Amino acid sequence: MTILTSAQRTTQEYIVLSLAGASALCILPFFIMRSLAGEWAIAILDLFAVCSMSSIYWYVFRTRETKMAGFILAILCVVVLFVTVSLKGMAQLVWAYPVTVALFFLLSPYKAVLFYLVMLVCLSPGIFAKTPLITALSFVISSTATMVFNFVFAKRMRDQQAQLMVLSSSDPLTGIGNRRAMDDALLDETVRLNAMHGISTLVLFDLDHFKVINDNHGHSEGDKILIQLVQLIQVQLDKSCRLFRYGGEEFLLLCSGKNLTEASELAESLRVLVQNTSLISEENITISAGIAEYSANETPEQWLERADNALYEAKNAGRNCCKQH
Ligand SMILES: Nc1nc2c(ncn2[C@@H]2O[C@H](COP(=O)(O)OP(=O)(O)OP(=O)(O)O)[C@@H](O)[C@H]2O)c(=O)[nH]1
Repeated sequence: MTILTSAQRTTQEYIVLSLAGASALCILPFFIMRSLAGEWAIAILDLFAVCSMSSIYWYVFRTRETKMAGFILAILCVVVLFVTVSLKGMAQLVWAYPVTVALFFLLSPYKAVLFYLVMLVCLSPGIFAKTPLITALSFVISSTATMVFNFVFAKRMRDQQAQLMVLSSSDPLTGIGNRRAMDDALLDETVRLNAMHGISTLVLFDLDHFKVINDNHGHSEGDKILIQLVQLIQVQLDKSCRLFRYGGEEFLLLCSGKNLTEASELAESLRVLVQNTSLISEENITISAGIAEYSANETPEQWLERADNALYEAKNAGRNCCKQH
Protein backbone atom coordinates (compact mmCIF):
# COMPACT_ATOMS: atom_id res chain seq x y z
CA MET A 1 0.00 0.00 0.00
CA THR A 2 1.41 3.42 -0.95
CA ILE A 3 0.79 5.82 1.87
CA LEU A 4 1.95 9.42 1.99
CA THR A 5 4.44 9.84 4.79
CA SER A 6 4.48 12.98 6.87
CA ALA A 7 8.01 13.63 5.56
CA GLN A 8 6.69 14.51 2.11
CA ARG A 9 6.29 18.25 1.57
CA THR A 10 3.56 19.78 -0.56
CA THR A 11 4.25 21.86 -3.67
CA GLN A 12 3.07 24.99 -1.84
CA GLU A 13 5.55 24.33 0.97
CA TYR A 14 8.38 24.09 -1.58
CA ILE A 15 7.22 27.33 -3.22
CA VAL A 16 7.03 29.33 0.03
CA LEU A 17 10.32 27.84 1.30
CA SER A 18 12.08 28.61 -2.01
CA LEU A 19 10.75 32.16 -2.25
CA ALA A 20 11.44 33.02 1.40
CA GLY A 21 14.91 31.39 1.33
CA ALA A 22 15.93 32.85 -2.04
CA SER A 23 14.67 36.34 -1.09
CA ALA A 24 16.62 36.30 2.17
CA LEU A 25 19.78 35.17 0.36
CA CYS A 26 19.37 37.74 -2.44
CA ILE A 27 18.82 40.67 -0.08
CA LEU A 28 21.67 39.72 2.30
CA PRO A 29 24.53 40.99 -0.01
CA PHE A 30 22.67 44.33 -0.39
CA PHE A 31 22.48 44.66 3.39
CA ILE A 32 26.26 44.08 3.63
CA MET A 33 27.07 46.51 0.79
CA ARG A 34 24.79 49.23 2.18
CA SER A 35 26.16 48.81 5.68
CA LEU A 36 29.71 49.17 4.33
CA ALA A 37 28.61 52.27 2.38
CA GLY A 38 27.02 53.74 5.52
CA GLU A 39 23.53 53.87 3.95
CA TRP A 40 21.90 53.04 7.25
CA ALA A 41 18.21 53.60 6.43
CA ILE A 42 18.19 51.19 3.51
CA ALA A 43 20.59 48.80 5.30
CA ILE A 44 18.11 48.52 8.20
CA LEU A 45 15.29 47.90 5.71
CA ASP A 46 17.36 45.13 4.06
CA LEU A 47 18.14 43.61 7.46
CA PHE A 48 14.43 43.69 8.33
CA ALA A 49 13.64 41.94 5.03
CA VAL A 50 16.34 39.27 5.55
CA CYS A 51 15.17 38.56 9.12
CA SER A 52 11.48 38.46 8.18
CA MET A 53 12.02 36.17 5.18
CA SER A 54 14.30 33.88 7.21
CA SER A 55 11.65 33.72 9.96
CA ILE A 56 8.98 32.77 7.41
CA TYR A 57 11.33 30.09 6.01
CA TRP A 58 11.91 28.69 9.49
CA TYR A 59 8.20 28.84 10.39
CA VAL A 60 7.12 26.92 7.27
CA PHE A 61 10.01 24.46 7.64
CA ARG A 62 8.90 23.66 11.21
CA THR A 63 5.08 23.93 11.06
CA ARG A 64 4.42 23.14 7.36
CA GLU A 65 1.70 25.82 7.44
CA THR A 66 1.75 27.79 4.17
CA LYS A 67 -1.48 29.76 3.89
CA MET A 68 -0.76 32.48 6.45
CA ALA A 69 3.00 32.35 5.75
CA GLY A 70 2.43 32.89 2.01
CA PHE A 71 0.07 35.77 2.73
CA ILE A 72 2.57 37.48 5.06
CA LEU A 73 5.42 36.90 2.60
CA ALA A 74 3.34 38.55 -0.16
CA ILE A 75 2.65 41.58 2.09
CA LEU A 76 6.36 41.77 2.97
CA CYS A 77 7.40 41.73 -0.70
CA VAL A 78 5.06 44.63 -1.51
CA VAL A 79 6.01 46.67 1.59
CA VAL A 80 9.78 46.18 1.11
CA LEU A 81 9.44 47.15 -2.58
CA PHE A 82 7.47 50.29 -1.71
CA VAL A 83 9.90 51.43 1.01
CA THR A 84 12.95 50.63 -1.17
CA VAL A 85 11.57 52.69 -4.06
CA SER A 86 10.71 55.53 -1.66
CA LEU A 87 14.21 55.52 -0.13
CA LYS A 88 16.39 54.74 -3.14
CA GLY A 89 14.43 56.12 -6.05
CA MET A 90 12.81 54.94 -9.22
CA ALA A 91 15.73 52.73 -10.33
CA GLN A 92 14.49 50.23 -7.74
CA LEU A 93 11.27 49.73 -9.75
CA VAL A 94 12.98 46.83 -11.55
CA TRP A 95 12.12 44.80 -8.41
CA ALA A 96 8.40 45.27 -9.12
CA TYR A 97 8.58 42.56 -11.81
CA PRO A 98 9.88 39.68 -9.65
CA VAL A 99 7.50 40.81 -6.88
CA THR A 100 4.56 40.61 -9.31
CA VAL A 101 5.57 37.08 -10.33
CA ALA A 102 6.05 36.06 -6.66
CA LEU A 103 2.51 37.23 -5.81
CA PHE A 104 1.08 34.64 -8.21
CA PHE A 105 3.16 31.89 -6.61
CA LEU A 106 2.10 32.83 -3.09
CA LEU A 107 -1.57 33.74 -3.48
CA SER A 108 -4.63 32.65 -5.43
CA PRO A 109 -4.78 34.37 -8.87
CA TYR A 110 -7.53 36.83 -7.86
CA LYS A 111 -5.81 37.78 -4.59
CA ALA A 112 -2.54 38.26 -6.49
CA VAL A 113 -4.27 40.69 -8.90
CA LEU A 114 -5.65 42.60 -5.91
CA PHE A 115 -2.19 42.81 -4.30
CA TYR A 116 -0.71 43.97 -7.63
CA LEU A 117 -3.32 46.73 -7.94
CA VAL A 118 -2.65 47.90 -4.36
CA MET A 119 1.08 47.92 -5.14
CA LEU A 120 0.51 49.94 -8.32
CA VAL A 121 -1.76 52.46 -6.57
CA CYS A 122 0.84 52.96 -3.81
CA LEU A 123 3.73 53.37 -6.27
CA SER A 124 1.97 55.46 -8.93
CA PRO A 125 1.98 58.94 -7.26
CA GLY A 126 5.76 58.76 -6.80
CA ILE A 127 6.39 57.38 -10.29
CA PHE A 128 4.27 60.01 -12.05
CA ALA A 129 5.74 62.81 -9.90
CA LYS A 130 9.40 61.83 -10.28
CA THR A 131 9.73 60.38 -13.80
CA PRO A 132 8.77 61.61 -17.29
CA LEU A 133 5.23 60.68 -18.32
CA ILE A 134 6.44 58.25 -20.99
CA THR A 135 8.64 56.39 -18.45
CA ALA A 136 5.81 56.22 -15.92
CA LEU A 137 3.37 54.93 -18.53
CA SER A 138 5.94 52.38 -19.75
CA PHE A 139 6.27 51.04 -16.23
CA VAL A 140 2.51 50.87 -15.64
CA ILE A 141 1.84 49.15 -18.98
CA SER A 142 4.76 46.69 -18.84
CA SER A 143 4.12 45.70 -15.21
CA THR A 144 0.40 45.32 -15.90
CA ALA A 145 1.23 43.10 -18.90
CA THR A 146 3.44 40.99 -16.59
CA MET A 147 0.53 40.73 -14.16
CA VAL A 148 -1.95 39.72 -16.91
CA PHE A 149 0.38 37.03 -18.35
CA ASN A 150 0.92 35.64 -14.86
CA PHE A 151 -2.79 35.71 -14.10
CA VAL A 152 -3.68 33.73 -17.25
CA PHE A 153 -0.94 31.18 -16.56
CA ALA A 154 -1.69 30.84 -12.82
CA LYS A 155 -5.45 30.52 -13.38
CA ARG A 156 -4.97 27.83 -16.00
CA MET A 157 -2.49 25.98 -13.76
CA ARG A 158 -4.85 26.10 -10.76
CA ASP A 159 -7.80 24.82 -12.82
CA GLN A 160 -5.69 21.97 -14.21
CA GLN A 161 -4.37 21.18 -10.74
CA ALA A 162 -7.94 20.93 -9.41
CA GLN A 163 -8.91 18.67 -12.33
CA LEU A 164 -5.87 16.46 -11.73
CA MET A 165 -6.73 16.19 -8.04
CA VAL A 166 -10.19 14.88 -8.92
CA LEU A 167 -8.84 12.50 -11.57
CA SER A 168 -6.09 11.13 -9.38
CA SER A 169 -8.35 10.47 -6.40
CA SER A 170 -11.56 9.12 -7.92
CA ASP A 171 -12.41 5.74 -9.39
CA PRO A 172 -13.32 6.24 -13.08
CA LEU A 173 -15.98 3.49 -13.09
CA THR A 174 -18.00 4.29 -9.98
CA GLY A 175 -16.96 7.89 -9.23
CA ILE A 176 -16.17 7.19 -5.56
CA GLY A 177 -12.72 7.64 -3.97
CA ASN A 178 -10.07 5.32 -5.37
CA ARG A 179 -7.24 3.45 -3.63
CA ARG A 180 -5.06 6.58 -3.48
CA ALA A 181 -7.88 8.60 -1.84
CA MET A 182 -8.49 5.70 0.53
CA ASP A 183 -4.81 5.56 1.56
CA ASP A 184 -4.79 9.31 2.23
CA ALA A 185 -8.08 9.14 4.19
CA LEU A 186 -6.83 6.24 6.32
CA LEU A 187 -3.58 8.02 7.12
CA ASP A 188 -5.43 11.22 8.09
CA GLU A 189 -7.93 9.23 10.14
CA THR A 190 -5.28 7.33 12.14
CA VAL A 191 -3.38 10.56 12.85
CA ARG A 192 -6.63 12.20 14.02
CA LEU A 193 -7.69 9.20 16.11
CA ASN A 194 -4.33 8.98 17.88
CA ALA A 195 -4.34 12.71 18.61
CA MET A 196 -7.95 12.89 19.83
CA HIS A 197 -8.59 9.35 21.13
CA GLY A 198 -11.67 9.04 18.92
CA ILE A 199 -13.38 5.96 17.55
CA SER A 200 -13.67 4.82 13.98
CA THR A 201 -14.45 1.55 12.25
CA LEU A 202 -13.68 0.00 8.88
CA VAL A 203 -16.14 -2.12 6.92
CA LEU A 204 -14.40 -3.95 4.08
CA PHE A 205 -16.87 -5.66 1.76
CA ASP A 206 -16.64 -7.70 -1.38
CA LEU A 207 -19.14 -9.07 -3.91
CA ASP A 208 -19.59 -12.84 -3.66
CA HIS A 209 -18.68 -15.00 -6.66
CA PHE A 210 -18.35 -11.98 -8.90
CA LYS A 211 -16.21 -13.95 -11.32
CA VAL A 212 -19.23 -16.17 -12.06
CA ILE A 213 -21.38 -13.08 -12.77
CA ASN A 214 -18.73 -11.77 -15.15
CA ASP A 215 -18.40 -15.15 -16.83
CA ASN A 216 -22.17 -15.56 -17.22
CA HIS A 217 -23.13 -12.04 -18.25
CA GLY A 218 -19.96 -10.42 -19.59
CA HIS A 219 -17.60 -7.82 -18.17
CA SER A 220 -19.72 -4.82 -19.16
CA GLU A 221 -22.72 -6.19 -17.23
CA GLY A 222 -20.33 -6.73 -14.31
CA ASP A 223 -19.32 -3.07 -14.58
CA LYS A 224 -22.97 -1.99 -14.43
CA ILE A 225 -23.49 -4.06 -11.29
CA LEU A 226 -20.50 -2.38 -9.61
CA ILE A 227 -21.92 1.06 -10.48
CA GLN A 228 -25.43 0.14 -9.24
CA LEU A 229 -24.03 -1.38 -6.05
CA VAL A 230 -22.16 1.84 -5.24
CA GLN A 231 -25.27 3.95 -5.93
CA LEU A 232 -27.38 1.64 -3.77
CA ILE A 233 -24.97 1.81 -0.84
CA GLN A 234 -24.08 5.49 -1.08
CA VAL A 235 -27.65 6.68 -0.48
CA GLN A 236 -27.71 4.69 2.79
CA LEU A 237 -24.66 6.43 4.24
CA ASP A 238 -24.60 9.46 6.51
CA LYS A 239 -21.82 12.05 6.35
CA SER A 240 -19.65 10.18 8.85
CA CYS A 241 -19.11 7.27 6.42
CA ARG A 242 -16.93 7.49 3.34
CA LEU A 243 -16.94 4.85 0.62
CA PHE A 244 -13.82 3.92 -1.40
CA ARG A 245 -13.09 1.35 -4.06
CA TYR A 246 -10.24 -0.71 -2.62
CA GLY A 247 -9.79 -2.60 -5.90
CA GLY A 248 -11.75 -4.89 -8.24
CA GLU A 249 -15.03 -5.83 -6.51
CA GLU A 250 -13.79 -4.88 -3.06
CA PHE A 251 -14.93 -1.66 -1.29
CA LEU A 252 -14.05 0.02 1.97
CA LEU A 253 -16.33 2.03 4.24
CA LEU A 254 -14.54 4.32 6.65
CA CYS A 255 -17.04 5.05 9.45
CA SER A 256 -15.69 7.92 11.56
CA GLY A 257 -17.22 8.10 15.03
CA LYS A 258 -18.89 4.68 14.77
CA ASN A 259 -17.90 1.87 17.13
CA LEU A 260 -17.76 -1.83 16.26
CA THR A 261 -21.42 -2.45 17.14
CA GLU A 262 -22.75 0.55 15.18
CA ALA A 263 -20.62 -0.25 12.13
CA SER A 264 -21.62 -3.93 12.30
CA GLU A 265 -25.30 -2.92 12.32
CA LEU A 266 -24.68 -0.73 9.28
CA ALA A 267 -22.77 -3.52 7.48
CA GLU A 268 -25.54 -6.02 8.23
CA SER A 269 -28.23 -3.63 6.95
CA LEU A 270 -26.25 -3.11 3.74
CA ARG A 271 -25.76 -6.85 3.31
CA VAL A 272 -29.54 -7.44 3.65
CA LEU A 273 -30.27 -4.55 1.28
CA VAL A 274 -27.96 -5.95 -1.43
CA GLN A 275 -29.42 -9.43 -0.97
CA ASN A 276 -32.95 -8.09 -1.40
CA THR A 277 -32.16 -5.87 -4.40
CA SER A 278 -32.23 -7.25 -7.91
CA LEU A 279 -29.08 -5.78 -9.44
CA ILE A 280 -29.32 -8.15 -12.39
CA SER A 281 -32.06 -10.59 -13.38
CA GLU A 282 -31.47 -14.32 -12.84
CA GLU A 283 -28.71 -13.73 -10.30
CA ASN A 284 -28.79 -13.32 -6.57
CA ILE A 285 -26.04 -10.81 -5.83
CA THR A 286 -24.67 -10.82 -2.29
CA ILE A 287 -21.80 -9.27 -0.37
CA SER A 288 -19.57 -10.39 2.50
CA ALA A 289 -18.06 -7.91 4.98
CA GLY A 290 -15.22 -7.72 7.49
CA ILE A 291 -15.45 -5.12 10.27
CA ALA A 292 -12.63 -3.77 12.44
CA GLU A 293 -12.71 -0.91 14.97
CA TYR A 294 -9.51 1.14 15.30
CA SER A 295 -7.11 0.14 18.08
CA ALA A 296 -4.82 2.82 19.50
CA ASN A 297 -1.48 3.28 17.72
CA GLU A 298 -2.31 0.93 14.87
CA THR A 299 -0.95 1.85 11.45
CA PRO A 300 -3.44 2.10 8.56
CA GLU A 301 -1.99 -1.14 7.15
CA GLN A 302 -2.53 -3.04 10.44
CA TRP A 303 -6.09 -1.73 10.75
CA LEU A 304 -6.94 -2.65 7.18
CA GLU A 305 -5.33 -6.06 7.60
CA ARG A 306 -7.66 -6.85 10.52
CA ALA A 307 -10.69 -5.86 8.41
CA ASP A 308 -9.30 -8.04 5.61
CA ASN A 309 -8.90 -11.00 7.99
CA ALA A 310 -12.51 -10.58 9.11
CA LEU A 311 -13.64 -10.49 5.45
CA TYR A 312 -11.65 -13.67 4.83
CA GLU A 313 -13.52 -15.27 7.76
CA ALA A 314 -16.86 -14.18 6.26
CA LYS A 315 -15.92 -15.73 2.93
CA ASN A 316 -14.85 -18.96 4.67
CA ALA A 317 -18.10 -19.01 6.65
CA GLY A 318 -20.04 -19.42 3.40
CA ARG A 319 -20.27 -15.76 2.19
CA ASN A 320 -23.28 -13.39 2.39
CA CYS A 321 -22.43 -12.58 6.02
CA CYS A 322 -20.51 -10.07 8.19
CA LYS A 323 -17.66 -10.89 10.58
CA GLN A 324 -15.91 -8.71 13.15
CA HIS A 325 -12.26 -8.64 14.14
N1 LIG B 1 -16.80 -6.30 -14.54
C1 LIG B 1 -15.75 -6.08 -13.74
N2 LIG B 1 -15.18 -7.12 -13.11
C2 LIG B 1 -14.13 -6.88 -12.31
C3 LIG B 1 -13.62 -5.59 -12.11
N3 LIG B 1 -12.57 -5.69 -11.25
C4 LIG B 1 -12.44 -6.98 -10.92
N4 LIG B 1 -13.41 -7.72 -11.55
C5 LIG B 1 -13.63 -9.13 -11.53
O1 LIG B 1 -13.96 -9.56 -10.23
C6 LIG B 1 -13.68 -10.98 -10.17
C7 LIG B 1 -13.08 -11.29 -8.83
O2 LIG B 1 -12.90 -12.66 -8.79
P1 LIG B 1 -12.43 -13.41 -7.48
O3 LIG B 1 -11.27 -12.64 -6.87
O4 LIG B 1 -12.19 -14.83 -7.85
O5 LIG B 1 -13.60 -13.24 -6.48
P2 LIG B 1 -15.10 -13.76 -6.57
O6 LIG B 1 -15.40 -14.48 -7.82
O7 LIG B 1 -15.97 -12.57 -6.27
O8 LIG B 1 -15.14 -14.76 -5.37
P3 LIG B 1 -15.19 -14.47 -3.84
O9 LIG B 1 -14.68 -13.07 -3.63
O10 LIG B 1 -14.29 -15.47 -3.22
O11 LIG B 1 -16.61 -14.61 -3.42
C8 LIG B 1 -12.76 -11.30 -11.35
O12 LIG B 1 -13.48 -12.04 -12.31
C9 LIG B 1 -12.41 -9.94 -11.91
O13 LIG B 1 -12.25 -9.96 -13.29
C10 LIG B 1 -14.23 -4.51 -12.81
O14 LIG B 1 -13.85 -3.36 -12.71
N5 LIG B 1 -15.29 -4.80 -13.60
